[in-house]
Amino acid sequence: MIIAVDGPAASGKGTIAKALARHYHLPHLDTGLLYRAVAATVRRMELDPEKEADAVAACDFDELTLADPGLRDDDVGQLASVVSAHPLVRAALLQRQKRFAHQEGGAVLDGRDIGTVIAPDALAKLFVRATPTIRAQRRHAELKNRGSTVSYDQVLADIRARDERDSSRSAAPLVPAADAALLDTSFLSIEASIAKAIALVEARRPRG
Ligand SMILES: Nc1ncnc2c1ncn2[C@@H]1O[C@H](COP(=O)(O)OP(=O)(O)OP(=O)(O)O)[C@@H](O)[C@H]1O
Ligand SMILES: Nc1ccn([C@@H]2O[C@H](COP(=O)(O)O)[C@@H](O)[C@H]2O)c(=O)n1
Repeated sequence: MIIAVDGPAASGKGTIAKALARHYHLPHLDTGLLYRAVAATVRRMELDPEKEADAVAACDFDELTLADPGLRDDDVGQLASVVSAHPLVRAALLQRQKRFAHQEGGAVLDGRDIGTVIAPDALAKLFVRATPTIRAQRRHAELKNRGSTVSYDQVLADIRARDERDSSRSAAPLVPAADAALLDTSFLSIEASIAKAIALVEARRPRG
């Protein structure tokens, strides 16, 4: 069974995807981390994120980069949304994600284009949403816990900028797949969001 979980930054899709993976005993891939690794590599190599050829060169990143906790930083997320808009960057990361999704037994993937591009054949597709202010509150609290001094206003501005860039790009923009189930987590606890996500997946599973 393939489960696709898409949605904007800090909507809670990663939390839900991990919980679904645990519940159904499936492997999980956070595809945002791949774009974050490209972004971090662009920065480390002092390349220009706006230049497609520079960003493509960084797609051949060292696998150890994926384990770097610094990838979660807000500025890396912003840079990831710049490099991810290049069609050739998306093409460079496509097969790796498709292979993961279509491995024997299935998988759970979260990102922006899982239900539309990576696994349009997924059995269950969830599009996770929450208001920008609630997402900013959650992300701000998370960053503060990790010792960051970034302000709430900065986090909200970054989330709005990332939403705009991710939704308006021509290559694989952030849009719900036509057959995705919408899950708004704005006023749901983490536990309630996960319970709702499991119910939505169950509704897509063949009976018997
Ligand atoms: N329903 C919820 N209620 C309160 N906090 C939540 C909820 N869902 C997730 N969170 C918290 O919000 C933050 C963002 O969640 P998460 O990392 O799952 O979002 P995401 O959509 O995967 O983000 P990103 O796109 O940046 O990877 C985390 O600190 C998480 O613990
Ligand atoms: N399938 C995906 C996943 C991510 N992106 C881009 O990467 C940025 C960081 O992603 P997070 O999920 O870690 O927040 C995101 O803003 C997107 O620009 C993508 O394009 N496709």
